Amino acid sequence: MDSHAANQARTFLALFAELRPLLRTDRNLPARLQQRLARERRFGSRDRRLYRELLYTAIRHLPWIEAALAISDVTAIHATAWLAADVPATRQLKTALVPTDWPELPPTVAAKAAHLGEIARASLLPDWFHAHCPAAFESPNLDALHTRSPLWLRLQTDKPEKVFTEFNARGWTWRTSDLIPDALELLTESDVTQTDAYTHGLIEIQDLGSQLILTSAAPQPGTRWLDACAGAGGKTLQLARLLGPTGHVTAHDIRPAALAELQTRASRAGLRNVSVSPAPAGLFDGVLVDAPCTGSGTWRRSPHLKWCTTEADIASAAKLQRELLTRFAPHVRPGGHLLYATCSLSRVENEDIATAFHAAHPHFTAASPARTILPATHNTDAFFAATFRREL
Ligand SMILES: C[S@@+](CC[C@H](N)C(=O)[O-])C[C@H]1O[C@@H](n2cnc3c(N)ncnc32)[C@H](O)[C@@H]1O
Repeated sequence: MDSHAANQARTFLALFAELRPLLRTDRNLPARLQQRLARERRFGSRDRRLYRELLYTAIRHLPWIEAALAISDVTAIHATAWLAADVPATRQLKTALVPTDWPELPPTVAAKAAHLGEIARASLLPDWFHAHCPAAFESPNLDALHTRSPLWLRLQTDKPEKVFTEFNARGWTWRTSDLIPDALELLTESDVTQTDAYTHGLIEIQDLGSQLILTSAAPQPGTRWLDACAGAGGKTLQLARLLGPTGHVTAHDIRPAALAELQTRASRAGLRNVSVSPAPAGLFDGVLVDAPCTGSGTWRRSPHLKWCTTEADIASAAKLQRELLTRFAPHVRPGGHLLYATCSLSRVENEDIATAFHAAHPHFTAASPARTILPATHNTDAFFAATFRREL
């Protein structure tokens, strides 16, 4: 092992040991990890990317890496380096640390487990979650949940050539989606927030799955929508583009700081058809309830949530989801649409909520079959959407 790679392996093990007590308890781990890496003055941006990648790999495969550590540090390093995605930040370290007689990293969890043998016996998802989403435990969804997330952007301009020209000039590779013309996947690892395109509001970071949710309800140009759980506005901005200058989005959330960020993003994008409201009133053509949820659909991007989430969390999220639908459904005008969405894989937060809502509100009927986007369907985060129409 070369001495540089040996140092990097030691640093990774020290960081992992430091974070290990928090991995099953701290839902804010990504922010903590980022602060921890930022604090380390000797790290350049490449080092930070490397350790972030290694730590996320270890968290994603936590029971395997813990079993490897119980054997030896070297076993844990070999397994982590092998399981890490082959990206510029990890390439050198993988070459230096993965034993030369190990195979290329296979795409399936089953093949990875077969190679790693006794350290890879445990499930990479919490066993109790099986009843919530059996499909997540099977290939190809299990495989998709255990790879690195792609980076999807949403083009927020009628002149996307400006964005393409900047990305090409930077030597970045990208592709647009066959499903949504405005969705662009950036294939080069890079910080898009430093681009002119981002600064001028021509792009936003938004997973393709999230972008597909709104298309389920096909919001019509010129209509008025309420985004009842708008957060910092990921979907609000997309909705505002879909509704066009003659339409309008009223954004609401219980977090004023998120709404302030939403306003900044809306003005960066030059969107004038968005307003925020602490207490929305009246009737709308459409109401989006993008509900707070346990986020199991984002487990590939935020793997610590696999270990922090409990069945009790799912039950309390479901209670809030039922309350929010009951509270915001009266804002749908007769003939209008209610779109319920989560980024959860759990049927308790998805189908069960939609079924209970319909049973309690018979004047709302399913406008289209509920849509589940599993991680392997389009290689995205997972989402659920159910669209109801209020009877006239
Ligand atoms: C899934 S996030 C929304 C994400 C956002 N729509 C987007 O696309 O970026 C759920 C949001 O619901 C908000 N929320 C939680 N309880 C709420 C309540 N009682 N009323 C309104 N919003 C609430 C949270 O603050 C959070 O921003």
